[in-house]
Amino acid sequence: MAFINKTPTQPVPSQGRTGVLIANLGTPDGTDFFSVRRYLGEFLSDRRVIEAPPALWQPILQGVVLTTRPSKSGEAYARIWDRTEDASPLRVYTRSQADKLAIRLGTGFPVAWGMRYGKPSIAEAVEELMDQGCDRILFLPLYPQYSATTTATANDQLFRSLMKLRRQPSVQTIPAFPDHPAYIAGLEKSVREHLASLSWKPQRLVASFHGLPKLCVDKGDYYPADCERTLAALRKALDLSDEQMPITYQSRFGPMEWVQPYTAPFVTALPEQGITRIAVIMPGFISDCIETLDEIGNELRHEFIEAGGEELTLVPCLNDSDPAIDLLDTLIREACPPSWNPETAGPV
Ligand SMILES: C=CC1=C(C)c2cc3[nH]c(cc4nc(cc5[nH]c(cc1n2)c(C)c5CCC(=O)O)C(CCC(=O)O)=C4C)c(C)c3C=C
Ligand SMILES: [Fe+2]
Ligand SMILES: [Fe+2]
Repeated sequence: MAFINKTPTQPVPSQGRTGVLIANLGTPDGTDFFSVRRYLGEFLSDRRVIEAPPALWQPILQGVVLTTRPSKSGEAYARIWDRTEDASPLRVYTRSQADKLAIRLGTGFPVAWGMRYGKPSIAEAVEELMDQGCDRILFLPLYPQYSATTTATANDQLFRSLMKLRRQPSVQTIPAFPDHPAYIAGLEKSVREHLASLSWKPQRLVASFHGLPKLCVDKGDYYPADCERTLAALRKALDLSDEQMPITYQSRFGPMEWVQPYTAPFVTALPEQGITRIAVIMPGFISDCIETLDEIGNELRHEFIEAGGEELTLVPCLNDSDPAIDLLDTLIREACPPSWNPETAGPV
């Protein structure tokens, strides 16, 4: 392998410099067939996401999935696209989180953002930080709950990008934060504010997390345990029972069994039990995205009304709100070794 011999465009200070890299999943560049196909092709070729042997999976992916799914997903992305920014909400919020975090952390910590799939890549974000003289990187995958399919593959991609560099920065990866007090405080505030803005009172606050194939859990992925930790802490903060705030899992993909209970059948069964007004919160996502805005906000709302429901409201994700930036700021400061922190490191 040829190594990348790039040197920073700005010299590294003698005491070193720490950069912050926040990373999210990634999203298509546009809603057209080929943009969505490119994105799904990269995402669904990741062996952390689909573990089936490539010899079996790639013919199915290339032959069926990537000829049919991009049109359907493209229509869904079109329904939620941010037309002012000409970008998907996930990109808009991740970029804004990085911009606001950079202001919050000050000039001592340069901030970059990267996506596991698509653009800007994690490798580009590493390069951006190194060009600002960073020789140390704090890496924060923006997933509240750990999963090998999200957190671990983001870390893999960071290390993959370092594999090619002759001049490697030191890195510190920041773990998932399922019941970190700053996360729970942000969620609690967003629920209280959202419910106060309604002219009606939801009978249930359904928590819907992104799903995961059950096989991953059987093999040791502890994502559902992390989801339970988030929910136990949030129920406690809001003083709600398991019945008032049930847990469900959405976004099932493919024919395999996923972690249960599934959100859609759970929610569409509520009206026949006399529950016709609900709020849905999605604490598995830091930022609103296709899964929250379209799958729940459009598709599930439609199915709930068809089943006899009257009201379904979404509690927004933290997105780029002040509590979101408080959370990221806290996670970074807690994970930063004292000698990496320009505010606490001794004089040179
Ligand atoms: C086997 C397939 C998938 C697994 C496993 C999976 C895990 C997983 N994903 C997220 C977070 C997000 N997923 C998003 C979109 C999305 N997810 C899958 C499939 C799997 N996810 C697909 C095919 C898609 C694309 C959309 C579609 O075609 O339906 C997103 C949103 C991206 C956006 O652009 O808005 C997020 C975020 C988690 C947290 C997770 C495991 C716990
Ligand atoms: Fe997903
Ligand atoms: Fe989905």
